[in-house]
Amino acid sequence: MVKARKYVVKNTFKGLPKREDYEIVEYELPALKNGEILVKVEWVSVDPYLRAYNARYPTPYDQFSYQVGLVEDSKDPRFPVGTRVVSHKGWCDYCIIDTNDTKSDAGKVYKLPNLKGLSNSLGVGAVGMPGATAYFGFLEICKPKAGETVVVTGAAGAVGSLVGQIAKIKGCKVIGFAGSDDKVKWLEEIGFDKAINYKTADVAAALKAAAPKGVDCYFDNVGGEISSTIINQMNDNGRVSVCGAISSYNDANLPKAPILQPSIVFHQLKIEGFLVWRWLDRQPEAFAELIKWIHSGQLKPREHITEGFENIFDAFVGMLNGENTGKAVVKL
Ligand SMILES: NC(=O)C1=CN([C@@H]2O[C@H](COP(=O)(O)OP(=O)(O)OC[C@H]3O[C@@H](n4cnc5c(N)ncnc54)[C@H](OP(=O)(O)O)[C@@H]3O)[C@@H](O)[C@H]2O)C=CC1
Ligand SMILES: CCCCCC(=O)/C=C/[C@@H]1[C@@H](C/C=C\CCCC(=O)O)[C@@H](O)C[C@H]1O
Repeated sequence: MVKARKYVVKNTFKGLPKREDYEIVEYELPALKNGEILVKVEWVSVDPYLRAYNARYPTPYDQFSYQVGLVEDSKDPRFPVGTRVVSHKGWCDYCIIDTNDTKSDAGKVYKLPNLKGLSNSLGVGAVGMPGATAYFGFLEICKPKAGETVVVTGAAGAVGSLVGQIAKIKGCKVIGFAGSDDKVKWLEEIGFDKAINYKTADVAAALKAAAPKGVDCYFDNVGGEISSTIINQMNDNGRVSVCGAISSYNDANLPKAPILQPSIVFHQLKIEGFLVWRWLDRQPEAFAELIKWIHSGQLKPREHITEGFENIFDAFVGMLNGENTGKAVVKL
């Protein structure tokens, strides 16, 4: 018998999640049935959607999330012992996965792509869901052209830092907004043409100075007032990819932001939201391209690593508070 631990969400969050909203439950895993695998979890992801989706689920529920793990026992010949897998089984140290389970909207368990020597943690980051989000959410919706000006918010995070670097690969001018001077410094080191600390800058004036000819593409990770300010500086036929709205995930009531309709109409903007699941069947294409770019040095994924099962909650809240530069992951 294998003893396992998992985080159970006990309460619907109010504001920033609190430790007492979670309980760590220890239990014994049952024997494997046909079509199941036993996985020792090695990397767990903490992501903004864990906060954004909380109100949709009746409590208690097991904290879902992406994870990378090693198959230690198997009753499915497609996943032999020693295989590394990516699943949405969440914050736990051991789990049993039904390999045919299609209940989760987040997709079925799959084999970790061949990362050709890169860290397996990238399976929940640059070569996982956030990587696919940056790749498809930017390229398919913004359809950037070389020479265009691209703005990214949440620019030093998992998705945003990849979007900015992909935009540079495509020959664009890239401006990123992030929440600290250290993040700004890093973004300029990895090739952003300009990075701006949105907590200390006059956002409208700083953007006007950085993009005097206006903005062609905006990848929106944060929503709220800063997004309205950016959209109000867009050029004719500009494209906005709405990825998320982390500035409001802890708010019970949505904050007000300046009106956008005049810019949308006069500049004939296209504004489109997406969920990365739209391109689930094309994930291998994104992963192959992202791995190639990382190996060639054109894409530099950064990770903010927390160690220890007991520290997953702190890593989650830390990410919501902006402590991460790059992808926030936990090593078990
Ligand atoms: N549509 C989709 O399919 C997907 C959407 N997403 C969305 O993408 C966005 C980025 O996710 P991800 O890259 O994983 O997370 P990040 O790695 O970017 O981490 C979250 C970051 O958000 C920033 N942040 C926190 N509060 C605020 C605020 N009030 N205003 C502005 N920024 C804030 C912090 O950076 P800082 O220091 O700069 O404030 C923090 O580091 C989220 O909105 C997420 O929900 C992610 C995956 C899929
Ligand atoms: C305004 C809120 C926007 C949230 C955007 C966001 O971050 C979306 C992320 C999803 C995420 C959803 C994952 C799981 C939901 C639970 C499914 C289940 O098993 O019941 C990710 O998997 C894909 C992104 O589109």
